[in-house]
Amino acid sequence: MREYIYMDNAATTPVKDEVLEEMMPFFKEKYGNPSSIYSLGQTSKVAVEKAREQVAKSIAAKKEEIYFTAGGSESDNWAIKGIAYKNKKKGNHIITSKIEHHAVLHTCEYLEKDGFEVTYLNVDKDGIVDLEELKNSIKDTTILITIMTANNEIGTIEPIKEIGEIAKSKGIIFHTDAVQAMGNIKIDVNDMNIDLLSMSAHKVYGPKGIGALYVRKGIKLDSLITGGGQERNKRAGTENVPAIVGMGKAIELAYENLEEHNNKLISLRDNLIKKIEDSIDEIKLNGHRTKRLPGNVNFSFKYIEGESLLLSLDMVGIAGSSGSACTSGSLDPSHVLLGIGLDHEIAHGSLRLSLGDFNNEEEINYVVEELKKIVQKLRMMSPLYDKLEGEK
Ligand SMILES: Cc1ncc(COP(=O)(O)O)c(C=O)c1O
Ligand code: FES
Repeated sequence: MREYIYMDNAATTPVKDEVLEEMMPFFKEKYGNPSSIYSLGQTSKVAVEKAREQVAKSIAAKKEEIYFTAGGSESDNWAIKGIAYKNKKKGNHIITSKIEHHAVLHTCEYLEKDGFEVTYLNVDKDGIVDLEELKNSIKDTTILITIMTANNEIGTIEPIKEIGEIAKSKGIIFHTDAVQAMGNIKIDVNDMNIDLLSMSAHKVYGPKGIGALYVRKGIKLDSLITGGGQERNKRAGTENVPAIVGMGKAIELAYENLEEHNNKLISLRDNLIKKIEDSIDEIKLNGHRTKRLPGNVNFSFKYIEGESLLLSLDMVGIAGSSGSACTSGSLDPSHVLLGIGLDHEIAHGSLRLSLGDFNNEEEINYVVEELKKIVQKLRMMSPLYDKLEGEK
């Protein structure tokens, strides 16, 4: 039997061997608590600090500006709630976009119930935030702008440097959710005027349940998790040492090999897009054609249900996604696809194939062949497609 073809790297990635190797000693031999002063504890502390340095270096930050969390969702929650509550006396207005991950959107909705006001910016047909609308939305009460670096569903990369400049010129704090962008595009928090940045290890071949928040020196925010004095009194809880070590290594590896990784993925991605466009009609590429993550391919197939497409692909050994991982279980069409102006029907028939370091050209060819057959079969079963065929 053919090996399983995994094309859902935007949902999560496997842990790389080099990463796992670095993590292993910290489960059984080097198990000390980093807060303990004896040498076993200090060994763990040194490892955590090394990882902090690795993460900081990858985004041109200082080591003291990196705080470890339990993942991207926690980092987003902490950044947004932490800044909102710290600056409550200054203002209550937050600006975000309609296509953010739910970790950002649901956090903003939570704050709305607590007296904050949120503006959800529109995006254009490719998913790019409207900078004029951003400028016009800024008020005296605006305390935070939070816009993702790259979208998890359609892969569109936002004009982060320009947004950072706008925020800086108005003295507003700027947070970006870079969970999908980390390890895929170059990020420089100074050049891009980023004040806070969320990241997660499991999208870059690191372990799940570990992330970090970059907080620019001088930016104050309330703690989300209170308790002990870990992470310089900002994020309580005994550090997940093996995971932190894994995250440091995974991010270091990603940035060491960025060019090679990007060249390979962009070529695979563009080939996959071209082959799908050449072999299947009545489809639409979602997201910007070039300003997109190197591994992201997202298409809508008319007259088809995304869920049926996923199930059929699974039966021939291909893993993809019809939205972000968490939305896949729900019947609502993706807010991102609706945000770029797709109507409900087309939004439902969409498929994300996200490529990673372990995919190759042979897999692309197999996927295109199978997809072609599946789409044809599903359309034959679709009453809407039938009707249109009859009218031709
Ligand atoms: C853009 C974006 N933000 C946040 C998250 C949440 O990250 P985590 O799974 O580490 O909580 C994800 C993961 O799906 C994501 O794609
Ligand atoms: S909670 Fe992640 S997409 Fe909804």
